[in-house]
Amino acid sequence: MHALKRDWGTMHVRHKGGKGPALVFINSLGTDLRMWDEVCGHLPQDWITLRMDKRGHGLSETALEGYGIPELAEDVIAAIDDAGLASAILVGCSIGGLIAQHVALMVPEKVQGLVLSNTASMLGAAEGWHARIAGVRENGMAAMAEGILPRWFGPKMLANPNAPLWRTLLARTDQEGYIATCAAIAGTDITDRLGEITQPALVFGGKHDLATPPEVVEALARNLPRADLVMFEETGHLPAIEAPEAFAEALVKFVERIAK
Ligand SMILES: O=C(O)CC1=CCC(=O)O1
Repeated sequence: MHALKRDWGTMHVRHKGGKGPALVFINSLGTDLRMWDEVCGHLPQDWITLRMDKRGHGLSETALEGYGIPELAEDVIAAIDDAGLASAILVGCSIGGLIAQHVALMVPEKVQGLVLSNTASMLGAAEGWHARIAGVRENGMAAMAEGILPRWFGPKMLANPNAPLWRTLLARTDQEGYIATCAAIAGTDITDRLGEITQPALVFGGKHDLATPPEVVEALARNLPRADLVMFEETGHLPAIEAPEAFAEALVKFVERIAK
């Protein structure tokens, strides 16, 4: 556990050293770095992992406003530099995948490859995010969290006794941090820059994903110059939680193929 000082506050970072390759994990909206716990448990012991909580999430402090996805990408770059990594493979889920795409555009020399789970170059229409922000302001996080779970998980995970733990995490996410993150997503569309991301990429989707449905991740894989696609049959939006073993297996195969 490490507290990384940023100009907006303190960011919670976890860095596990090793021989390499180095993997940087970037979590989704309303989760924290624990979403990668089980995936990391299935990786080779000597691999380097770096995880962090976004602003307003987990143990990181909240930055109220005035930031977008590029500033969240700068936080990731700062964590990579702080860990002394010259380059890494980025693994991002949903907004984490959008942040990863930004990092690849901003500092391509630091990015060896990308694993883009259930994400896109634009995460839904801005109006939807503004409506969500209004709903959270009016009713609070707990009321919103109840309706989000079926967007996150496929039927198998919804029936899992652990599913409510993730709803609790979401309900306890700092309201202002959550709203600021939704606002950052709302203004972002980098579709016309996807051709510039020339690193090898692995795109994950889930047949039951209501947030980034299969056709959305298929389009991302098609528009990236060097992407392969894996579509999980039984998962929704968060396969790293729903099927960590299958996630890790595909991830390890990809990393072994591309790591120098
Ligand atoms: O909360 C959702 O609807 C799912 C989601 C969208 C962006 C993200 O990171 O998670």
